[in-house]
Amino acid sequence: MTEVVLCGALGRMGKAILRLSLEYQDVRVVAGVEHPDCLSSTDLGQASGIREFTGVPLTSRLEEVIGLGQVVLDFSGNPEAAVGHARLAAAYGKGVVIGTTGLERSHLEDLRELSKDIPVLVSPNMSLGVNLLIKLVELATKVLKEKGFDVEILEIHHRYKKDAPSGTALRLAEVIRNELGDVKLVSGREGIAPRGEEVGVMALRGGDVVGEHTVFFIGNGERLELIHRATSRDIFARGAIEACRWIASQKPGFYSMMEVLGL
Ligand SMILES: NC(=O)C1=CN([C@@H]2O[C@H](COP(=O)(O)OP(=O)(O)OC[C@H]3O[C@@H](n4cnc5c(N)ncnc54)[C@H](OP(=O)(O)O)[C@@H]3O)[C@@H](O)[C@H]2O)C=CC1
Ligand SMILES: O=C(O)C1=N[C@H](C(=O)O)C[C@H](O)C1
Repeated sequence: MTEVVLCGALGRMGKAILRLSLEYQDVRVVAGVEHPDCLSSTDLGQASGIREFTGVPLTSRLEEVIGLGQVVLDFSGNPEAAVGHARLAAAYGKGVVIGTTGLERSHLEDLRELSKDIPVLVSPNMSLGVNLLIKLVELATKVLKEKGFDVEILEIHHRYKKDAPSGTALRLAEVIRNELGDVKLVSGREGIAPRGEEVGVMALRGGDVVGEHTVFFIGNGERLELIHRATSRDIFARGAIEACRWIASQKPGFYSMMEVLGL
């Protein structure tokens, strides 16, 4: 049994993970951690409205419950908090899975340092489809760069998303730049803005869009578009639960969803 302490337990992703975890025989959420402003109760069942979690503790202090689990799963949506949770996990010798996006270079450096002592998995998108998209984009960029195709990324998310561009769009851009060399990332154009050696990454926000990513390869006389459309958060939640099960048996190291999915 993999026992998970879930940070951001009452958020959109947190609740999807709680609900779906009930389908797994070998993974269990044993405690929730939330921002103090969201703590209406110290009972996860009562606070989430999912009665199966009645009696499971909910707190704003990870240190009070970290001893209950083997893995800390973070969907707090707060990069500083996510790194803090990983630091505490390292102090207690627990594995960590981070789904929170908006991580900057310094956060990733801190997480890599911690991964010398504990297994750390960081992934901006835990769905099978997006991880396959990343592979396909890598291949398409390799082939089409020789033919002078331009590459652009468009992502669309719900009105409440805090970070832009999305973590997934930035990961796609990283894969493209690994192939193209150190070209600029451009996240908006206005006025006189001729295209240079660059990859455009554009973010649209509105309504309840779960998450869409399109990578355009634009040549002369033809255009290839690779699109992933998420229509349910369950795909991310299942990926996160499977990542927790996987990380529980890993040695210290820095991992991504690619290893979990065998891609
Ligand atoms: N890797 C993946 O596959 C996916 C990643 N994401 C990412 O996951 C993150 C969460 O998304 P989503 O669930 O939509 O966001 P939500 O805002 O709905 O949920 C985040 C929850 O965490 C709480 N929180 C904030 N700070 C802390 C803290 N220090 N400790 C514990 N809990 C805290 C928030 O409280 P409050 O509202 O009071 O701040 C909120 O309840 C985002 O970064 C998003 O981009 C989303 C989907 C898939
Ligand atoms: O905030 C979201 O909702 C999502 N965030 C992730 C990201 O930033 O890439 C993944 C997914 O697209 C949903």
